[in-house]
Amino acid sequence: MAQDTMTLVIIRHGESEWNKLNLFTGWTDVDLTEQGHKEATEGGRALKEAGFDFDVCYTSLLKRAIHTLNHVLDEMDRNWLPVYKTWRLNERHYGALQGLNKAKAAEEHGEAQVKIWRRSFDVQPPALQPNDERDPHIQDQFRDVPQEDLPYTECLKDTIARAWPYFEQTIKPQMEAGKRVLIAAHGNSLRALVMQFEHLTPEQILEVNIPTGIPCAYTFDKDWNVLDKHYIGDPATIEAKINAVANQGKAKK
Ligand SMILES: O=C(O)[C@@H](CO)OP(=O)(O)O
Repeated sequence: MAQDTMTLVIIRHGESEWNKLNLFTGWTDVDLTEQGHKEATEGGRALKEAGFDFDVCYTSLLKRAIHTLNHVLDEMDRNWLPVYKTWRLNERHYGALQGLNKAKAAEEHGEAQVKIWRRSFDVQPPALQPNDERDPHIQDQFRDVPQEDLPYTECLKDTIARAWPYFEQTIKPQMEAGKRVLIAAHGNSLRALVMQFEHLTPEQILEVNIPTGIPCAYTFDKDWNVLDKHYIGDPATIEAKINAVANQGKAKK
């Protein structure tokens, strides 16, 4: 189908159990909270009300994103759409920080260090030791991924290095063929894509936080320039959610 513009919707999963506890999550496969299920359902409803429709969906191998996508498709009565799951859209791997409380980490290591771990472009968090129970190399969930591709930790640059080729090789051709694509993923795997879509610098991406459960629609021209980007939802709620994410790395006063 020849066309002048292409539309893509991205949605971060709703609140997860570990978002609620303010723990570094990464590849830990925690589910949505009740609030998270509700956010995802509302995200789907908002998309339907705004008249969106999709042809193909992509998500990660982590249940908080998969369940979010399921809620959206339920609300839109589009459960029959093809859904592709890939480890390449997984959350950024948070290494040995996975399971630690972000506010406690800020008390111990300082807010500046936690911000670097959370948002810097190229500083990796401390790595997992091989065979740690959190090591993806020994988890069934990732048994089809070549061992050498699996990380022990990742900075955003590393996440881009595995997510962007998937976008370019698999998702881009679908969009260029006229398919309307929905991606349900994670705060940092989506920041990886956003950095590429918007050609952001490492300084600019540092300040980007993605709210839970709010769909964001991009319109691109045929040369992949962004013509429009907007969140679908109430602006005050969206701003409050973005600030809440940014503040997770602050020490408790
Ligand atoms: O813990 C994580 O995996 C991510 C997303 O929840 O957190 P942050 O926003 O701190 O990068």
